[in-house]
Amino acid sequence: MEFRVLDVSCVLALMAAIVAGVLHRYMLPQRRRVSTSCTGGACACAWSALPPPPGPVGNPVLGNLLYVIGPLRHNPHRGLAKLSGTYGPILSLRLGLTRTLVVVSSSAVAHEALVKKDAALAARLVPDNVQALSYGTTSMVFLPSSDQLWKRLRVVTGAGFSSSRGLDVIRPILERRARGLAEHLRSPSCSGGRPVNIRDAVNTTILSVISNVLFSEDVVADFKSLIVPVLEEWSKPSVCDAFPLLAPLEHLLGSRRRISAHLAKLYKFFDQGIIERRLAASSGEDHAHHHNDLLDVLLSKHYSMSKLTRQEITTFLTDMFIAASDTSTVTVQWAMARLLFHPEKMKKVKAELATQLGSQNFVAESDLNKLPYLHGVVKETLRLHPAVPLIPREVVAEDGVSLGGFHVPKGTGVVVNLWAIGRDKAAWPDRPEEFIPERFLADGAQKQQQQQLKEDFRPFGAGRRVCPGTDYTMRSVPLLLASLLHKIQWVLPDGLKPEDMDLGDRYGTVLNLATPLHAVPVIMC
Ligand code: HEM
Repeated sequence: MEFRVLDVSCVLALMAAIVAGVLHRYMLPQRRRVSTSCTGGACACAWSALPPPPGPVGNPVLGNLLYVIGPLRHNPHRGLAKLSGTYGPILSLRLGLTRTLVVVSSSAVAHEALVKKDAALAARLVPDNVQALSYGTTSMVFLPSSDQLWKRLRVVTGAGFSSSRGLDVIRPILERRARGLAEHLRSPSCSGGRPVNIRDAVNTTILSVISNVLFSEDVVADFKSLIVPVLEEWSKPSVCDAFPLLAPLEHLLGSRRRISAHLAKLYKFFDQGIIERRLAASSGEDHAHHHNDLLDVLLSKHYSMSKLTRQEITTFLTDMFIAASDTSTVTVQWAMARLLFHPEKMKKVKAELATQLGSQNFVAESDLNKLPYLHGVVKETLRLHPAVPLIPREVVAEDGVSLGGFHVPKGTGVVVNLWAIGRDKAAWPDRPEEFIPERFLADGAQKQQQQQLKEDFRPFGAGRRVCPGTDYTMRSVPLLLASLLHKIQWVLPDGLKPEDMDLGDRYGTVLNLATPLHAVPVIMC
């Protein structure tokens, strides 16, 4: 399947190159190529005279496209990090004739891009295939931050997932599901010596939490079957991103048509299932807040002056499920894999749980502040295995922006490589490739170092587009991990030794383990 898609992409890319090359040469000679930096005269800005970031020399028509759909296709976070070894912490790649991507791979330049010059990069690079069924124009993830709808949706998300009131509403839902997970794993059916697929067990729990926070229902199985085909299509590159001229052909024959069909089913599920049911139940009751969930808030906005349309609510629910579920699931899975790979760290985290929780059967959210080593494990996991390894942004500042001493013009896509930043030797001088949760444990004397750690630890991005689920994640992931570990001993299946585990990764909509983690739960008395 993968090969077939790659072949089609290559053929379309080559066709596009020929068509676009001819057009470029004979019909559009006056068109300015985005990759050329402004030379100074026309721009008032001081940095317009700076050079563009360096990068590999590309084909005159295809640019670096063959490289991008070739060596960079499978694990782009690793390929781009390697490329930065040659070209430095900021480099540029040209895709076809019109699209330039600038890649940032160091903590210092990422800080400049995401924090200091946040406003200049406050939009997303929007791939063609998320434009299907107006997803891109109603989604908080893809709207530019200047858009009013983006602002309103950020407020709703902040209230639900960051405010202390929102987190208080989530707490009992999360604790109940975390306890349910622990009970399931300790039940005779599960602890009978058979290996558990950690990802599946955790994902079901996380989807249940998120669907109850959003609309007080459990829709785990239905949602899983509807979302998988959408994510599969989204993770494939679209030739239109490099050659917009080919868009009509691709939309007719390519993945855009398939995405529209899958997305339509998902929308129907949310709109005609969840929303319609809620409206019918509350008709004649002045749409009162009965459920204390986010759908109540969204529907109150649907009826208020700052009207949210049904499509906008549907897209919001889709966004939340996608953004919240697989990211947290892979993080718990990576943490478990790391602990099984480093038995001495596993021993430490379990000792902390045993000391702090004693005979207490299940973990509560209020226990988390007694578990600093557990938090160190979660942070170290996110540093080495960020669930979203590449952040896509776009320069919106009229005069472009200077980054790392180079000029990056308006309209350029900027990809911040969080995976590379987590391994940046300048930011993490002490054995950056190694899993050392202790690096996050510091006493009061190391305050300054802690501040620096905060700036270098960026698995949730930064600036106005920072992940709005950060606070929730830093509660839910440690709680779920603690629930997996407390009173359960985990053993690798089939006599597998820790050193033989495969800790390779696979890039997709999130950064997954290449080999899904299986382990056997053994109950401790
Ligand atoms: C391990 C868990 C998670 C990780 C590692 C993660 C990481 C990220 C990253 C790196 C970004 C891009 C930030 C930027 O551009 O600076 C992002 C954006 C986003 N995340 Fe998360 N996330 C996680 C969980 C969640 C959860 C639980 C939610 C929902 C409650 C969520 C909702 C979002 C949304 C809506 C955006 C887009 C924000 C915007 O563009 O304005 N994420 N996330």
